[in-house]
Amino acid sequence: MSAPLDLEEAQARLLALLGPGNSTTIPVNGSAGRFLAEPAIARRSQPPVDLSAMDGYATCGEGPWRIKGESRAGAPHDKVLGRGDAVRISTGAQMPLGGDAVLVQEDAEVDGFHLTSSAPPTARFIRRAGLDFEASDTLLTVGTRMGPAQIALARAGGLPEVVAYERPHVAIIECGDELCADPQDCPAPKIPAVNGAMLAQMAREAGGETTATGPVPDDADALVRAIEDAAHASLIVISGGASVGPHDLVKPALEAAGFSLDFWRVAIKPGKPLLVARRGNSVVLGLPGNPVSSFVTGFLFMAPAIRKLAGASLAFTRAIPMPLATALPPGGKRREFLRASWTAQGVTPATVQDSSALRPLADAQVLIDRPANAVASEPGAFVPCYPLANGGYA
Ligand SMILES: Nc1nc2c(c(=O)[nH]1)N[C@H]1C(S)=C(S)[C@@H](COP(=O)(O)OP(=O)(O)OC[C@H]3O[C@@H](n4cnc5c(N)ncnc54)[C@H](O)[C@@H]3O)O[C@H]1N2
Ligand code: MOO
Repeated sequence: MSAPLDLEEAQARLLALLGPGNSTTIPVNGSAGRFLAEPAIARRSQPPVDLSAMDGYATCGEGPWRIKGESRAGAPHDKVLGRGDAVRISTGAQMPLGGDAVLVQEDAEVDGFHLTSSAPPTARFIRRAGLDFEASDTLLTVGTRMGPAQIALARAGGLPEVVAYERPHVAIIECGDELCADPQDCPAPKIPAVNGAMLAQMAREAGGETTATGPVPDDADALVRAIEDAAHASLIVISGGASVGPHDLVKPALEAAGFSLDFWRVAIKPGKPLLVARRGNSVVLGLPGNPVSSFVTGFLFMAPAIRKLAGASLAFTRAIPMPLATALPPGGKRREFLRASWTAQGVTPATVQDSSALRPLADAQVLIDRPANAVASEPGAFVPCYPLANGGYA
């Protein structure tokens, strides 16, 4: 049996088998979660003209000033200001020609058409044309994931559509005789199937479209049929049956279906018995069945694979150094991903780190990346963490 691979080598070997698919033009408003296949180029400048950043008065020269009219957002003042002239102006309204500063309303003293000020007007409150971007600037590069801010930027750039990669199709298969499809019809010792639904949600969040099959019984023929039915997918993810037991049938089923094993086993905890196999363009990622092992390997392998298939320029999320709120004992032989909570005091690993335990996983806001053979760490020591959720409210 060959030694388990290091995490980075295993991740690189999986991603080397995958690349993005076709691209299409889609409405920018419906582009969230898609990755750009062409850069988004501005068709206009923003702002298109000099604007006021505050409510108050556009002024020319030093005061006192005579108020000559108004410039409202969308309805500019149409005359040129001379020295000693001012116009009432709103936030986002066009600066009148000749206006060289803005007096904020709070500092203005108005008596009929006569304007004086308790503090001088300033040009800092003028938003210059092109402050955000100029026409023909590249606003978003290839591989950018579209989200709320990117949608806003593309629209501001005058783009009703963007060119994005198609979502990859991810087929998820879960297997095990002990699993029930219906969690409310599941007499002991059976258990509700959870990994299919969990991985499908993770796959969609990473940018994929999913189909889910199972639970498939521990039967090699049934597993081969499920694999064949999924063969059109950009990625086939199988959860369970990846280990060494007599009913762990994923490897034999893949061999029977003509797949060749790229690698099996990675030196991480949880998640060791992970495998990757291929047949032509079909790629299978086999994840260990313990639910937390499936989640962690889904995070470390499946999600980056889907992001690469979906056209992301960055497939991997970056770890963030965060301080420990409590001490950590020395680590074990495998690099470990600890479920932990994140508060203002720092990160605290859950007491129960069993790879079947879903409660500490559901409570976790980060995964602590603990190197193999780590020495004990004191509170306050910084450890690399992968955020799973916002420690403030989610
Ligand atoms: N002799 C050895 N035994 C095991 C080893 C080993 O190296 N030598 N590795 C252990 C490790 S580590 C893991 S992880 C598990 C992974 O095993 P499998 O991928 O074969 O997973 P299963 O045996 O099918 O299931 C493990 C566990 O998880 C439950 N499970 C599976 N699928 C689901 C699902 N879709 N929803 C909910 N729960 C699921 C299953 O009932 C088992 O309890 O192997 C160790 N053994
Ligand atoms: O590697 Mo297993 O995933 O420890 O539980």
